[in-house]
Amino acid sequence: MQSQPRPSMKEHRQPDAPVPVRVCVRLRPCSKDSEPCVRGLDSRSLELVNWRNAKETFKYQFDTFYGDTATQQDVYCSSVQPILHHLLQGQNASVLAYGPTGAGKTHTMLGSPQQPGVIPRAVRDILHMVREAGCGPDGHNCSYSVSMSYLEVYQEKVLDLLEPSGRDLVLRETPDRSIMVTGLTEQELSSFHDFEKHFLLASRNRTVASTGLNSRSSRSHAALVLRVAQSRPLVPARSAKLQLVDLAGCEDNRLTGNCGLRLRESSVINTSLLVLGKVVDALRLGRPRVPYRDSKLTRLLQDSLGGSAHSVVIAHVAPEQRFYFDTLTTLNFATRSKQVVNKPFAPGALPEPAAEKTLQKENSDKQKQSTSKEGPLVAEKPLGALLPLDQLEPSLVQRVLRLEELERQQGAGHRGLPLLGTPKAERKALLRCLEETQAELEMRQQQKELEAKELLRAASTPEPPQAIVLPMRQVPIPQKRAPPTEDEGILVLKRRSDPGGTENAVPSWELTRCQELMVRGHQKLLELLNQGSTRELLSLKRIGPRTAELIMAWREQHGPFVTLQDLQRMETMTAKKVATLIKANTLDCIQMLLPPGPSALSLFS
Ligand SMILES: Nc1ncnc2c1ncn2[C@@H]1O[C@H](COP(=O)(O)OP(=O)(O)OP(=O)(O)O)[C@@H](O)[C@H]1O
Repeated sequence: MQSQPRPSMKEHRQPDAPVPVRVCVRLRPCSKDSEPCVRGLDSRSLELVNWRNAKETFKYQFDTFYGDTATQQDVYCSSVQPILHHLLQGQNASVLAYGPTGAGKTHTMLGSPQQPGVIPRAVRDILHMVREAGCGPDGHNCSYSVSMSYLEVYQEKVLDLLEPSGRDLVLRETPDRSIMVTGLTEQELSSFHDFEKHFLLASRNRTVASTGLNSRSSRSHAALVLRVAQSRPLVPARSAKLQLVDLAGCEDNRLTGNCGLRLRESSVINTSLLVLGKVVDALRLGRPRVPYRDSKLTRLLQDSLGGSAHSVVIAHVAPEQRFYFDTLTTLNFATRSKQVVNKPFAPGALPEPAAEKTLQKENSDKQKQSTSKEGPLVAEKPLGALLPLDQLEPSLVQRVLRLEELERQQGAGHRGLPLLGTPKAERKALLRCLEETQAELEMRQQQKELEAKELLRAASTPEPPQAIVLPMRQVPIPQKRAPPTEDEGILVLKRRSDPGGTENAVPSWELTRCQELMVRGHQKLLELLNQGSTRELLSLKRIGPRTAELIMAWREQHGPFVTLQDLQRMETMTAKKVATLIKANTLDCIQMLLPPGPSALSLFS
């Protein structure tokens, strides 16, 4: 492995001062058969073509932008190496590789023997720093030790990769609010050779598989944890950890072609990344509740985002047009992450080890030389033909048009740059729309699965006739019994009145409409929307955490909704959405009004 220059990037901050998460973006080289839709502008900015207007681009700026010619060393030296010295001061640090599948996360984190990535470089540097610091000339008699753990979060289970047992390990918060994994194996490292030995074996245990977009796609989020423990006479021992996280990539399964287990893995991955986005939003908007506990991944990353670590997010983008939507989502996630602020602290300050200073200076000189030799990190490349809608993948066009429609309904459709060129409020609304579209797609998928299960169950277990209340669209309407004027109402199965019937006669049944029930169902729904707690709102269909929050805020500001249609007055609620919400919940609300069990029958018989 090449020797690593160490740039003088150490932040001049007060100890324990808040530190924003550092966000970098890395662009993977474009495959030969495709035109890029994104390009770098300088060492901090890039632009992405605007799907609505071929003459415009969206511009983004980050702490660093690495173009497709940037080397592994560039990425490591300017983004990761500068945070390592905090470990010797007892503070935590984290590096998160984020991005869609196939965009180069594993390449950055792990690399190859020819192009080693962040992980081997960081291990080598830490071992070196620790060795130098232990016998430094500063007079402090301080000894350090380094250990490693390696885990993956697969299908919402935290699994030990060093000693795999298949057991789901428990995540716990320590009194200093750090997250620890109980029962996770730790291996002491005294040399780089030790690391290679353990890591290579453990890497074989990580779940990877071939998908339509990556022949070695990570099916789990993997975290290498390096713990630096220090002990000095008469001072309590303390330790700090470096988390190096290779996140699994979000996947568009229309592109991956996943099915079966791969599809299930993918859905769990996408859900955990959705929660990650929500955590970032909650932190940057200063919300009182941050949903760390909604997924194992976010619980594990609690230190790294909004916690006590010095964190770096390296967002990865793939330049090909078929990844356009993923690129847009990734860049928006990266933009939001820039607003997250961490509060690193160490129990008591340690003087800075002299060795670390020496290393910094040494590497700063080397870096200057290397930068001047290698030139800028961004390659000048022409953008490919911009994206006329008819050349985009149909599902993408659909999503894009839907977004445009939502935007138009909010009165922002005439503006050129929906995300960056618009005022903050509109931008927020658009991001919300994007998110809700994604959430809605997920919900639709879940609903389909539930419906399929329910059909299967119904087919296999014939049930005695009971009172059945079904939403109108699910029941074929017998023409004779449903007069055309009564096109609103709930269909109920009702025992036919039989005045002369005997006790043993088989009862006959008929389907009739009941408008009164529908009205009562709507009233119940309105009551829940006006008086329900967040939990009750979330129990309604088509209401996710964001909508529940909006409803609560609306009630507080404007008072109760007078009719269900008033929901349309909320931002992001369209007439269609409201209609779907009402349709999805009416039946449940009616059922809430009925006495439980077979006694419900008496209402109709
Ligand atoms: N900067 C780069 N330079 C050269 N090759 C790259 C670069 N980034 C990625 N690649 C190549 O692209 C392919 C996909 O990269 P990689 O496996 O790292 O993606 P990933 O984001 O980790 O995907 P997944 O989420 O599916 O695991 C690999 O063959 C990798 O070597």
